[in-house]
Amino acid sequence: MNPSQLVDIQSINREIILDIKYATNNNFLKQKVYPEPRCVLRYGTAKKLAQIQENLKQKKLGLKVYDCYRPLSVQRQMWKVVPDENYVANPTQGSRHNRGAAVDLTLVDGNGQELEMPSQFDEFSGKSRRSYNGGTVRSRQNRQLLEDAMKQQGFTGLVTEWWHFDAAGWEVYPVTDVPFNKIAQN
Ligand SMILES: C[C@@H](N)C(=O)N[C@H](C)C(=O)O
Ligand SMILES: [Zn+2]
Repeated sequence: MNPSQLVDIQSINREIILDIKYATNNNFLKQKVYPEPRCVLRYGTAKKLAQIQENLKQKKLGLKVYDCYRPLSVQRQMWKVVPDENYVANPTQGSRHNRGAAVDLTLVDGNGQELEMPSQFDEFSGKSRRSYNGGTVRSRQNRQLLEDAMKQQGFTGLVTEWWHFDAAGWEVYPVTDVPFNKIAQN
């Protein structure tokens, strides 16, 4: 398959847990901005994520994704609510999520329970910084574990958000505004 094809992660790996916050009202926009809870990524990015899930399984851990591909029109909605490039990419340049090459995620244990992290997802505060030295030792260890697992497959984290990772080569994929219902599920 062409690495730039947009694919549903469930067609690649069914064990990655989905908790797509923007398909619910429980997010910083306080409204559902995705029609359905799907994790769509470029095929090249999806394959790397599936490999990370496989690697983590050996440690009785796994991935839970909060967000993957995000249409540019949703990025514009986000920017209206939080016009702060520390936390939301400016839609004039587009987010790496708009390219299908970024993912927001956390770690889960063997029962699918989230591991403790230094902040909540989309908590736009200093606690979300990758360098935040507060919180419990365990939460910082878990954050490091996630970063190490992602780095092994070439993902790079954002300094302001422990949950956000960009795939290597994200810049080759175009900023995209295709709605989810135009992307095949399998
Ligand atoms: C909104 C947040 N989850 C996020 O993904 N922020 C980065 C900076 C983005 O918009 O690309
Ligand atoms: Zn993100």
